[in-house]
Amino acid sequence: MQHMNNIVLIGFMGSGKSSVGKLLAEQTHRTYIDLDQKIEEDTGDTIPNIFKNEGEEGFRKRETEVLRALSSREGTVISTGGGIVERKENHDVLKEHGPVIYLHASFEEISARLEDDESRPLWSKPEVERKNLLEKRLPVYKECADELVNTDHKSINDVVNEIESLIKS
Ligand SMILES: Nc1ncnc2c1ncn2[C@@H]1O[C@H](COP(=O)(O)OP(=O)(O)OP(=O)(O)O)[C@@H](O)[C@H]1O
Ligand SMILES: O=C(O)C1=C[C@@H](O)[C@@H](O)[C@H](O)C1
Ligand SMILES: [Mg+2]
Repeated sequence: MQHMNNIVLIGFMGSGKSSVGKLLAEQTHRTYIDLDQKIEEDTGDTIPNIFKNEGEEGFRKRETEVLRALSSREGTVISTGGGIVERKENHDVLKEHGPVIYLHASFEEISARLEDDESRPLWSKPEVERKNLLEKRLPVYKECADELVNTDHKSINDVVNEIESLIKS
């Protein structure tokens, strides 16, 4: 059964899942959970180091475990990592946690937001690989989502308000 008082945010790196999630949780009196943050807390290490030491596969395994472990949580906003849709087995788990909102952003907008970012191993790849990754994931985000919110040219506050309207309707 879907937990309707959770809200799950998915989307590419830099789409705003963490920034929007934090504010949305505050404004709607929910508990904020960030899967990337949870993985870093559990391992006591940074995401770039986890990628270095365990490879992307090791990180994905941890990500799935952390996602599954949330199954009893209620009244939360769950901000996922950008690659949560990479494993098909996560798709049903996402939907079980609550309504899934896909935060969309264009490659240009993401590039502006993540200029000089070094905390995301997959964003450090050459531009063509980053573009291909976004193109590859786009249909998968859409497939996994109940709602899509385009965040281009919108402030974090605008996006939060749009999600609030969607969950009320
Ligand atoms: N709507 C927005 N307008 C302007 N800047 C934004 C917006 N959303 C996010 N940002 C900025 O983009 C950067 C990345 O945002 P954030 O960390 O929330 O992305 P994310 O989706 O959680 O990424 P990841 O998948 O890597 O966790 C931050 O500096 C944030 O302030
Ligand atoms: O898009 C991705 O694959 C990632 C996004 C981040 O949130 C982190 O989960 C990590 O850097 C991988
Ligand atoms: Mg984040």
